Amino acid sequence: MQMSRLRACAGLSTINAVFKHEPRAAMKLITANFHQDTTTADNVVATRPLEEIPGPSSLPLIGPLLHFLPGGSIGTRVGIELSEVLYKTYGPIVRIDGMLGKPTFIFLYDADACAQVLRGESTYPVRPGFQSLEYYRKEYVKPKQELTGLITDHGEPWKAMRSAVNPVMLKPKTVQLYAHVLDEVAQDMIARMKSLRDENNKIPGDFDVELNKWALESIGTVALGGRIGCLDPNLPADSPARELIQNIHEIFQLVQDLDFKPSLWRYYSTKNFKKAMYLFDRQMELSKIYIKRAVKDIEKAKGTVSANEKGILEKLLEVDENMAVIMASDMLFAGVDTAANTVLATMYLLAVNPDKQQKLREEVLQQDDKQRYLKACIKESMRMLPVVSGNLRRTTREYNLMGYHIPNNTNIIFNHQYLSLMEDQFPRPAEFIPERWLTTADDPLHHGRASPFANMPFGFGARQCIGKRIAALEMETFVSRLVENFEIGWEGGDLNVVSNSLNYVKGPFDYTFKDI
Ligand code: HEM
Repeated sequence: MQMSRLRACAGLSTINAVFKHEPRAAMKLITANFHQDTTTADNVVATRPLEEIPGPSSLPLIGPLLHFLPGGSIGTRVGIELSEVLYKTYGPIVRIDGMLGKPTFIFLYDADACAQVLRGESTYPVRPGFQSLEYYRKEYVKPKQELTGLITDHGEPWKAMRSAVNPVMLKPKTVQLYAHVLDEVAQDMIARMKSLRDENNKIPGDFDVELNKWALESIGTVALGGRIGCLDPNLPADSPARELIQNIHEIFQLVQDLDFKPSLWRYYSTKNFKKAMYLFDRQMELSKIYIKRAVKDIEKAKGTVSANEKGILEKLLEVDENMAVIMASDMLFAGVDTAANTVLATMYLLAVNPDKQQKLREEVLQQDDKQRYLKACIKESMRMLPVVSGNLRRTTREYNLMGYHIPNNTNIIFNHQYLSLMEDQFPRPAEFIPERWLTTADDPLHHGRASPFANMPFGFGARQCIGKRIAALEMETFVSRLVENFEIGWEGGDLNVVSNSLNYVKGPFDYTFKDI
């Protein structure tokens, strides 16, 4: 997505007026009437069937495929561009029938309807996705595992693991133990950036890969209990660290193709599928090498560390060693691209809003522990350019949603990036205004005027991101070191964001980093 696209979306508050099928007023009425009846399917009064939800037309066998071919009504659009065309054409609830082995999806653009589904979830919310990893963990690995991890498990096994790791990973005091080492990583990254800079204060080459190294080094200290060495310029070519970095990079590339594009691996073992299985295997083995090393260090330090000083890996190992290894793998899987791309977007928004950058720098230099403006800048960046554009659930019961009957086991997408760019949720949505997260309720910009279901960068409820506190600490630490050391500039056009499973910031990386 280019930034101009973001600006275009922001002007979309009037779009509803041009719905072909349901003008906005009519939709609001329908929404209001049907929201009263939210609890159980027994309450469901006469609703229209799911098949009547507006959406691209379908043909037998191929479903709506023709719309998604180049030149079709949707074409190859993904991410926010796909959200936009669906919303503009069909309105706040859209159905895309299943095709090529993919199930039917319902897209929601109405914050109240998102709230209705998410608030109505059972104690076992289901978030489908990452099927190749799920296949690896559930079918490929022998002997079969009972626990496969938070990303891939559902129902009772997911609940058991989540209940065990919640008190460890979401406890602010435990997360805070990493403040020092994450700051070390941030400072090493600043030194690396200085060494990579050219005479024009630019960092040539794949700056996204550099940010991935920072993110992997950061999450690695938490997941694997120690520094990996990603930022070390003299890392030996045959070191496990180098292989781990390469492995995770390749996994992300492959997962995009296998899980988010039409792929035949579900029918036979394609070349990419075989490669992914090999990479998943290696990631497990490499994680185990690091975890073994950490276990030795923990053994050595036994008796010298109080319960309050025990880190996340140590606490998870006390619960169950297998679980600690799986959780480490999930952290590496979910914690690298997410944090790296959020920081890339934040740097861009600070660069093109130098007054906000200066305000942030003043707060950082004052060493204000509350870091309110810093937190607000990151929140605002995640509102405008979130790395995850929408979230997903498979319903665990029936709903009556906006006048339509949604059966159990239906896949629903909550388009929170699009919702967060709507004028009636966040006024002046295309402007980077961190202050909106800090003002009082009487301010027209106050974030509290938006539905909490419009902007959910870390998801919702029992299944929300388990790494959100760790990610926040990593990003706050690094962004504050960035503005302390550099005046961040931008010499290019709009930021180039490409949607795959995530929103990826792609080159050209026209940042400049002048010493302060
Ligand atoms: C900016 C950084 C990040 C963002 C925006 C982000 C966003 C998300 C979102 C939207 C979900 C889905 C939540 C839901 O279904 O309601 C999620 C799940 C998850 N995230 Fe993150 N994440 C980030 C960083 C991290 C990090 C650093 C870790 C590693 C500790 C992590 C680990 C996970 C895991 C394991 C899940 C699955 C949780 C479950 O299903 O129980 N994430 N994340």
